[in-house]
Amino acid sequence: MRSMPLAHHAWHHTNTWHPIFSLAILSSPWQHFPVGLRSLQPPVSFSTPRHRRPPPHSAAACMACAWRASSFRLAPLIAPNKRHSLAVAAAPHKAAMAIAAPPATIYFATGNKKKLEEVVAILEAGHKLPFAVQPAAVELPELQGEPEEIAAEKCRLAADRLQAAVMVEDTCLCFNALKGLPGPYIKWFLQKLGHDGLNRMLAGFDDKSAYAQCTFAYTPGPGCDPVVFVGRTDGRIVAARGPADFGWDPIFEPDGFDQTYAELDKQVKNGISHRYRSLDKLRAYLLDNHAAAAATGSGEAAA
Ligand SMILES: O=P(O)(O)OP(=O)(O)OP(=O)(O)OC[C@H]1O[C@@H](n2cnc3c(O)ncnc32)[C@H](O)[C@@H]1O
Ligand SMILES: [Mg+2]
Repeated sequence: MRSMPLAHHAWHHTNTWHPIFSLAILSSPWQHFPVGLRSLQPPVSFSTPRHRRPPPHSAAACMACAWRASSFRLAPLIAPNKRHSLAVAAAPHKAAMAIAAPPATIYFATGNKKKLEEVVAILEAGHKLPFAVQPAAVELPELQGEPEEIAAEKCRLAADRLQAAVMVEDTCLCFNALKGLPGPYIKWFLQKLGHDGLNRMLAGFDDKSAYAQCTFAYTPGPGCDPVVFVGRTDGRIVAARGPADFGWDPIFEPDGFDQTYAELDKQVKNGISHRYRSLDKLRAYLLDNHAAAAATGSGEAAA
């Protein structure tokens, strides 16, 4: 399994903004698919992850990349093999060129059913989307590194497997007293220590504050650099309360509430959660690009 050592945090020092120029003028079929998640038939499952990266490509040759690059500035983070860059939550730079319509179907790749339930609920509660989101039960490797890079790499792997437009997310639980740890490694800490053990990690600290962070990554297709959106909800770590059917929900009490995530009504959690905040940014990004494509008359999205 390819993993990224913590030393690669240093990539962030290369994080300088620059515009990406692309020559491709895009056009792709577009249909107004029903909104919300539809069940995938049959579910796509990969128990043995492959770690092959797609071959290098140029933005000009990659229609989907050119669509994204045409409306967003990219912040490259140099990956270990120096072939890929990571586009981090982007500011529009208004390139004077046509913009392709976003894909009609985007797969949400995850092995976690509870995440999927929340993503469905969050998307269905929002404005109608001009594209379909379908779940794909893909088992993705647990990688090391910064959350943004982990999410981006998961996204590349999933897009490579599914050969489609893909979104993924990676979730962290970060203890401020421990300078953000366990962070992206919360899955293993939870599995080994349980709720009680996670509480005991903070026994020697007065500061019980923590934050939940969700990082969504989206790519329009295999070989295209993902864009990444981070959402965060502050709170504190408490003794477990409420149903224990989703991860660390029982020990996280969000600021402004006297109930844990697990005790909160699902709708309430989905209106304030780290997942909601991150997914809302991705939704806005996709809708902006759809509107931009329609405005420039590229693809059938403009029809
Ligand atoms: O296939 P993926 O999407 O990676 O699913 P995963 O379960 O492996 O998820 P992560 O790698 O993001 O690991 C995050 C851990 O935190 C848990 N988790 C994620 N979102 C949560 C939430 O909103 N509330 C409580 N626990 C959560 C989840 O069950 C994992 O143990
Ligand atoms: Mg995972």
